Amino acid sequence: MEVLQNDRLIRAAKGLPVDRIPVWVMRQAGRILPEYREVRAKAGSFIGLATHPEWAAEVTIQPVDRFDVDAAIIFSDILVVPEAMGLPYVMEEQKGPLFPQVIRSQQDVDALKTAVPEEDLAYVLDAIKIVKRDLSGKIPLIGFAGAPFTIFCYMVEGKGSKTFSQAKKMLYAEPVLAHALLQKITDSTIAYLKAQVAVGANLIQVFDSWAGILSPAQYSAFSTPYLKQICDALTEVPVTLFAKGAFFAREEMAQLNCATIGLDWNMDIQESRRLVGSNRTLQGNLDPCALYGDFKTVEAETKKMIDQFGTQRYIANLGHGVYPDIHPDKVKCFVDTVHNYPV
Ligand SMILES: Cc1c2[nH]c(c1CCC(=O)O)Cc1[nH]c(c(CCC(=O)O)c1C)Cc1[nH]c(c(CCC(=O)O)c1C)Cc1[nH]c(c(C)c1CCC(=O)O)C2
Repeated sequence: MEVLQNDRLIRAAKGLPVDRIPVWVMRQAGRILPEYREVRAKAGSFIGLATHPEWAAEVTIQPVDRFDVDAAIIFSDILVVPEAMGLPYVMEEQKGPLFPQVIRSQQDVDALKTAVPEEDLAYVLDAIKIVKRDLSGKIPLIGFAGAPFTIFCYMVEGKGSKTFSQAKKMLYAEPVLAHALLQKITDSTIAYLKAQVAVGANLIQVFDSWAGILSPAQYSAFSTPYLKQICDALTEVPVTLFAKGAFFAREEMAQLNCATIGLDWNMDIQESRRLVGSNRTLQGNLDPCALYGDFKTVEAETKKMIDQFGTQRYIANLGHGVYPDIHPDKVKCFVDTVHNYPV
């Protein structure tokens, strides 16, 4: 068993007492950091960076050095899984991801393979190995993947969307096909997450970024069963489920084998605690826009948030990824305020 010098994140996830609140920031590695933009320029493109293990490892560790966060998160993207299944993506400057081909029929699903992470995603696993070596047990490393429903959204829609109406159309028009695709994504995701754990990921976060476009009944039918398979398969490390916008599913998610439930800033903290119960850790949930405020505001908003969460069974974070134009010193102020909160 690996011994971590700072294991507060893992302790909080497991419900063990902590002497300081653990904190990390979704999208902490990325465009907010000038040192990231330098490596990104060298790599030429996001995909060039993400597929180059030495560089991916370097940008993973940058926010650890700068912010003193309690965890690193491996620098990659949720869309590497569809690519490993045979559906490649491109990242368009200023616009985001695009899949030149999309999934619309049973033949399309049949043509996909179940990802073999040791082959198809070796570059991520290699980056994890380098990060683990360089962190040398200082803090834990978070591995991640997209939730099957969120990956399904991109594979069917082909690009980002406000409504994902093409993807949702399949849920109504061809539910059997939708389930076939969701199962194939789930099988690939479980293999991928297990491979991340095998090379040293200490905790896994599953991002269901588009959960909020579903009705509660659709969420129970098309997302929860696949999240359940993932939680049941990952027995070695704590799992965090972050389902953006799925306020209606908090109680249902707390029934799964996860350690932590991530909240976005629309979710009331005390109501969430009531719905989730005392046996799960909560993570979140400062509005990313709060970091546009001045330092006093960031500090005040962060303290107000912790006043409601309490200091135990809690991992501080934003309610979604940090916006690229936030000044890094504001992120540092957020992290320091969490660390200075009396426990
Ligand atoms: C939906 C989603 C994606 N990717 C991800 C999600 C789930 C989290 C969420 O809800 O935000 C997850 C993700 N993507 C990235 C990380 C890195 C690790 C970290 O959090 O620090 C993580 C955890 C890097 C990235 N992923 C992307 C970038 C920017 C690309 C660049 O540097 O040019 C980074 C650093 C690109 C990306 N990737 C994706 C989109 C929609 C975009 C374009 C929009 C954007 O630029 O933020 C898909």
